[in-house]
Amino acid sequence: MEFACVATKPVVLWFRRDLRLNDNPALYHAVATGRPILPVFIQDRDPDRPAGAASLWWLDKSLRALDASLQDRGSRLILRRGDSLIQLQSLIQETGADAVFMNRLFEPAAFARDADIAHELKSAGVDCRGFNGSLLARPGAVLNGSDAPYKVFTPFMKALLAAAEPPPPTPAPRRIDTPDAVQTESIDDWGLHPTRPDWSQGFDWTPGEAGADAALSDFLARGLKTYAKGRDHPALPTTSRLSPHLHRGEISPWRAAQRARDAADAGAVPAAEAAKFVSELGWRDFSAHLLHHFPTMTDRAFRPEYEAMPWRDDPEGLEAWKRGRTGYPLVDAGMRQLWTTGWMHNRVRMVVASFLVKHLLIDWREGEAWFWDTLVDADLASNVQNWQWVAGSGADAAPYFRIFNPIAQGEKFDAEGGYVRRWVPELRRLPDRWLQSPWTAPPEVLRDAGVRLGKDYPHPILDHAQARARALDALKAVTGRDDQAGHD
Ligand SMILES: Cc1cc2nc3c(=O)[nH]c(=O)nc-3n(C[C@H](O)[C@H](O)[C@H](O)COP(=O)(O)OP(=O)(O)OC[C@H]3O[C@@H](n4cnc5c(N)ncnc54)[C@H](O)[C@@H]3O)c2cc1C
Repeated sequence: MEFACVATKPVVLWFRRDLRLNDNPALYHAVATGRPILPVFIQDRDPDRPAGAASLWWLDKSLRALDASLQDRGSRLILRRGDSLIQLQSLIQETGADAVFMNRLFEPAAFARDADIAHELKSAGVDCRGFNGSLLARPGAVLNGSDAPYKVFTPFMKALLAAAEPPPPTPAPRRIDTPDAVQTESIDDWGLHPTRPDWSQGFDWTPGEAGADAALSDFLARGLKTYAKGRDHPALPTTSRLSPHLHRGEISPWRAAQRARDAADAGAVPAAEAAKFVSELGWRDFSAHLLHHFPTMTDRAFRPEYEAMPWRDDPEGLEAWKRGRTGYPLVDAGMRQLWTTGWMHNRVRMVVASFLVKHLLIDWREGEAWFWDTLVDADLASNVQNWQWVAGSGADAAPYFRIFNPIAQGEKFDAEGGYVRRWVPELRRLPDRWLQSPWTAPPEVLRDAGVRLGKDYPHPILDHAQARARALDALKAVTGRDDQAGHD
């Protein structure tokens, strides 16, 4: 075989959720060996949970972008499908490679699977190395005084910032030598892009490393200077929209953090704004660390008493929520933004999640599953952690009595109605005063705005005050607490 006479044995570079060439520790160390590189992506069943449809849409474009960047450097992406260990073993056998370098995954089942793979490969004499390329700090590196995981964000973040040193930036290699005769599948055969119907036509994203870099640059120039307050206003372009890029590893979180800090050091933005952004990146780490240490939180309440919640079976309510037809404009705007673009603003994610879990009393797992399938940034740790945060059952969760009032949230954070008018266009001519609660508008106002409630836009599917009282009763019963009057 042709590879038997390769003098220097190649190194397999196993790409997973690190689809970038800059600041990629596994790639950096592989290239530093001076040996040929075999960049491979294996489409295997995710052992924690198979990716949702919107996430696969992203993966399709991200892999194509990575392949193009590799080709620019004289290399290419080798694509394989099937069981990861078997695919790695056959690549090793085909090419004579004797090393596999990878950036690690920290979700519980993937972590365990990787340990098994490393064990098998090492027993066969393969040099198998794992690096952290996806988190600010690897799980286990940030523990409290009793060597236990933090369950509260603020001390976690303090400890992380004290413990974790930003790694030195490592630029993309100029050239990557890859042997020619290695078989690859064609991504066109993987069917990751939806057809019949193609629901992705409103997806306005540029997956890939260049897209991530452009999103970050745009954010540093426009959003970061007013981030701390602006990030709550869904009509403003104040957040980075980096989440799907971070999820697929098209940019390292340290690079995002460091560039924000550099902007502050250069006097371009206040230091407090950059610190707030780094702290949000910290929530991503916090979620990942929690899931790593508490694997059951994907489908069990982190606070066990919440397993007794009297969830309602309400298929119609769930459907109205998914389709953006609840009659609450901010909720509907968020759910339509999600369906149309594969993403939703964080403030609105909190409002729609609270509406499902508290107003409708529908199990958070139903909402989490819908987000999982429809978000381009769907991330097991972040999604589960945030859903449990809203539901009150999470580690450092919102207090149980916090029930977002979707009307007040809209009036506060979308006061000029730009967000609701964009995503619920049938209400666009309604004056601000009634925009967040159209059913309170006088008939002539509705008529002048061309809104026929129940025809053009639904009547509210529930009464806010009654739903809040019902949720509070359930939550008090479950938590055994009656110490708050029920704030919005
Ligand atoms: C119910 C619910 C579900 C969520 N599901 C996901 C998910 O599946 N994937 C996901 O990446 N985020 C999720 N989030 C967190 C957050 O909404 C998104 O990370 C954020 O909206 C992404 O937009 P951005 O990149 O513009 O954020 P920015 O405000 O620019 O923040 C920068 C980065 O910090 C991280 N971040 C910010 N807020 C959070 C947070 N609360 N938790 C974890 N990381 C955070 C993200 O990586 C984000 O890209 C969820 C939030 C809620 C309330």
